[in-house]
Amino acid sequence: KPVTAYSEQEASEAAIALRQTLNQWSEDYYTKDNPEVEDHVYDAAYRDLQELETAFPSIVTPDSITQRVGGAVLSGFTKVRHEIPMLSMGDVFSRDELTEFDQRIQKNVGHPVAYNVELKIDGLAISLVYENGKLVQGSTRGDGTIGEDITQNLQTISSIPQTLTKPVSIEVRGECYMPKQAFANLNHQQEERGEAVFANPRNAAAGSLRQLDTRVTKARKLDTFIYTISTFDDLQVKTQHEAIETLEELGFMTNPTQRVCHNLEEVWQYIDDYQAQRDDLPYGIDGIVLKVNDLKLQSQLGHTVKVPRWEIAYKFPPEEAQTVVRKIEWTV
Ligand SMILES: CC(C)(CNC(=O)c1ccc(Oc2ccccc2)cc1)c1ccc2c(N)nc(N)nc2n1
Repeated sequence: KPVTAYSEQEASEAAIALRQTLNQWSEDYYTKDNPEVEDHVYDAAYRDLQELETAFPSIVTPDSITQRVGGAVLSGFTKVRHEIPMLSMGDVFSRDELTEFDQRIQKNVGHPVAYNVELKIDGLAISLVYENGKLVQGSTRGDGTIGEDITQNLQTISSIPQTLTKPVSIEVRGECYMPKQAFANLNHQQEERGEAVFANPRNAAAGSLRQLDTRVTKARKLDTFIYTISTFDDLQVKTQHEAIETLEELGFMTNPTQRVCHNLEEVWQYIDDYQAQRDDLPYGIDGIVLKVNDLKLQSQLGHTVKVPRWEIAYKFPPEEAQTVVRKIEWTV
């Protein structure tokens, strides 16, 4: 019935009933990921509550779902077009294939090149857009060209700066991941609640970023490593290694293990070092990434539709999930 037909008492009772229903539906939606009701049913009830509270301000309660911090509960994610596509990685599984990659580069460029070698973090690729040093948009990779706007969720991640140390307008990219300890604690909590556990930290990060309620994302203890500046403002950056150092100066969380390698022997050493440390790292990695360090050579080498020609990922054999969880449970 129209809001004007309600007495204040009736409006208050209707609002209390609507809040209980909406809280139940939202609890199901975010913990079980299988919504009890269609979005439009949820949205209609949400609008009814808003109308009642607007018509009768005295019935608003601070815990009402309409009063949530970080705006209303979203009913979906808007799409974002990546002007510069978010490409994927060519990947290899043997050292011989890495040698072939290096030979191909040297043949193409005409001389040996230095690589910036980085850990390949097992998370979700994200893009962050800043205007005059302020975060204006955060999105997922999606299919590389069209991603989802998850700005509000990314703003709950403490390692993502809202304001940079310089008022630059840039787009940066990196990986959002769930640390192994946070993953073990979350699954322990899921089990206690009788909820489904997540298969691995990457799935847990994906599920946490695609939450329609920023409070749930905030509670999930996500973190980031930023590794690419996609649009060059007047930043004087000449190599991939410097780009990551610049990202750190701007206030981003970057991975401290990056290393410039001048030949494959040095690359093998890096691989030996980090294959040995893999289980002890507080985050999941699924390999290492070689990138031609000189940015001019990178643009000279270009990219295919899906991957840059100047980078390759060397994948480790799949980590034995049990050892990781067992190790962490033991240390908890
Ligand atoms: C190298 C790149 C694929 C990012 N680069 C790009 O996405 C990219 C995008 C447009 C490019 O060039 C274009 C410019 C304009 C138009 C079209 C392409 C080049 C690279 C990548 C992907 C995943 C990574 C990961 N998990 N860990 C680390 N450590 N590094 C990673 N690096």
